[in-house]
Amino acid sequence: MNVSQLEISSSHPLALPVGVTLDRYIMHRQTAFPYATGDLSQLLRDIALAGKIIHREVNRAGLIDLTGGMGVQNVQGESQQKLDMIANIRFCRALKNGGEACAIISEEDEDIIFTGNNNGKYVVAIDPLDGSSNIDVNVSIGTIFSIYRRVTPIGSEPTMADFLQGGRRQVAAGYILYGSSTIMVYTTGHSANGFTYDASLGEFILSHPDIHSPVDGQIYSCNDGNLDSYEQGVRDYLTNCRSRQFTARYIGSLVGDFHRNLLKGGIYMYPPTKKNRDGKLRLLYEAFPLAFLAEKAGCLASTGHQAVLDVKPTSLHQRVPLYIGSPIMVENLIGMLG
Ligand SMILES: O=P(O)(O)OC[C@H]1O[C@](O)(COP(=O)(O)O)[C@@H](O)[C@@H]1O
Ligand SMILES: [Mg+2]
Ligand SMILES: [Mg+2]
Repeated sequence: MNVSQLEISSSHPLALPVGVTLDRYIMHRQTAFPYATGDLSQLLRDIALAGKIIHREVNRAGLIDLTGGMGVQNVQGESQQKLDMIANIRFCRALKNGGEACAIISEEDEDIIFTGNNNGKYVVAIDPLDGSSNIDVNVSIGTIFSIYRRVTPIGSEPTMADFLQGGRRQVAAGYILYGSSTIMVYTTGHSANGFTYDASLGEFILSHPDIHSPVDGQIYSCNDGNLDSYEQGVRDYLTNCRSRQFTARYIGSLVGDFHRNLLKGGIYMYPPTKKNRDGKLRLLYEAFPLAFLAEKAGCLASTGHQAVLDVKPTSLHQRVPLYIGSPIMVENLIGMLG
């Protein structure tokens, strides 16, 4: 019996729609902006393409010797993992070949990476592989990206000014989480949407439309091991969480902890420590993009004293304390920091 003889109704499992692909969603959104030229759409596709390749590498990291360090340190003084480097190469190549990005800054490179696309209208700040300490142990890791429209003239060589515009000048930001499934969550300044990767189709499919995070939560994510070097207000807040039997969840991958708390309600905290007076996380390719996304999903992102998005950027790899998540939890913490 061949397929044509089957009475296939649209509800037949074989005929069910696969859902809205990222490509279709981007195209559809683009038509909402009459002045849109498709350049940002193409840039988002380039990032998604590199994400698919890293998905493949992450899933077979143990099989193709992608685990372990390179024996070299990055500008942060951290030992670079093989997958940090692979992800950095893949994203930079995708952005260079895509033609829309004129320059990139990456956690793995000290200086601006010039793509040679001086006619490109955008610059990208990227954390190619977030949660590097989890690469070898099969715990969720991610990629974080932030996009600005350049301020230097098109055709000219991009400069630092293109990257130091300020968090509220981002035109798009998001992350790709390589976990039990791979999901890309991003915003272009309106809503926050999540697309789950279906490797059998090679497509990101809309799975989390218009994410709105719970205003309150009972999950806190913070490295308790640094407790003694946190300021009193942070220690008081953690004591308060424990006394209210909140759930401690900290995997050591910012993207993984942020994503869980975004969906379930919760707070991620990386306060200043004795070792890192400004905290550990980097403003341009960790705090700004997640803060931009978080605000679109109804969350708050604070340094403890101001909104992260209002921090004035002064250097490419500057660090910032980060408290991000459900607004009621972040406000309670800020209240205790005094
Ligand atoms: O080990 P610590 O000090 O708790 O730091 C963990 C944090 O550092 C990070 O790994 C920093 O990011 P990278 O892995 O991209 O360097 C975050 O993902 C994570 O939340
Ligand atoms: Mg990181
Ligand atoms: Mg990283």
